[in-house]
Amino acid sequence: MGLLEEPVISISGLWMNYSDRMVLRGIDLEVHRGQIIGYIGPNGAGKSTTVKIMLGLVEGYNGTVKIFGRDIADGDTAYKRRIGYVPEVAELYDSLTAREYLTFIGELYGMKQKDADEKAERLMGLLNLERAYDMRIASYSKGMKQKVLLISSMLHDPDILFLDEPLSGLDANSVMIVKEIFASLAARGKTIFYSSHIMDVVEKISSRIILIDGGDIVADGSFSQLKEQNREGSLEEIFNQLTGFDQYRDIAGEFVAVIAEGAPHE
Ligand SMILES: Nc1ncnc2c1ncn2[C@@H]1O[C@H](COP(=O)(O)OP(=O)(O)OP(=O)(O)O)[C@@H](O)[C@H]1O
Repeated sequence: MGLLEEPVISISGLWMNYSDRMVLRGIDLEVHRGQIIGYIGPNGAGKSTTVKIMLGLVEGYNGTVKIFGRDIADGDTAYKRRIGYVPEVAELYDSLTAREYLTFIGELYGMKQKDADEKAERLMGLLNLERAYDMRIASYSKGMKQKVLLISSMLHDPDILFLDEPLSGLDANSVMIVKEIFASLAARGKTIFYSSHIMDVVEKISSRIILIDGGDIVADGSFSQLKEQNREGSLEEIFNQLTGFDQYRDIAGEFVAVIAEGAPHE
């Protein structure tokens, strides 16, 4: 879909280092409307760093990042109104109720208070949280908080959604709803760019999977393309193969041996 259109995200020659540690080594990437991108890689590979650069939260990078065709370094932050973000660890304002929090977020995105409130209440109801709307977020379970975050990222109908572990803490029913929401949003031309370590989810919901390792992209394609190229069965196996990891049994064996060493009951 829309490959002839200008990409909504265009990254070229992106390098980033923190003091002496080089995290990204020349990432080149174009993302189009309607794509659901699973951005995966080992812990510390630089996934959050890439996303935070696109959100304008991390500076000091080399290379060019364009969102909706404009270089984000040109100082115009208007693009931020057209994106939504679910961070991995969120600063939710625990002392607020969901009504107060979501209405506040809606207003930050330029919505009228009444519109944000009505929309948020309906979305909360659809995720089975109608009775929690006026409760303090501090009393919410992990999954309930995650739903509030998801709603806060979509309330203003953004064109690009960035999410870090979007299904974290959700029960199986909610996972099915959110997967379907992503598919419907993508069908409406929205772009979803998310990171996750849950490979069977990534395998199922992404139209395109991008694997980074060692600061660079080592695989990029649909799940069936990656499977063809790597002759491996599951995305988990492809991930392990492409990141050169085959020692899980040895490591687990040693780990358990260390636990058993000098245990108090021996
Ligand atoms: N603010 C920072 N200052 C210094 N180093 C940082 C900072 N943020 C990230 N890093 C380092 O950059 C590297 C990439 O981190 P990043 O959070 O982007 O990885 P990730 O791929 O999102 O990892 P995970 O899968 O564990 O969430 C790590 O080595 C991390 O220690």
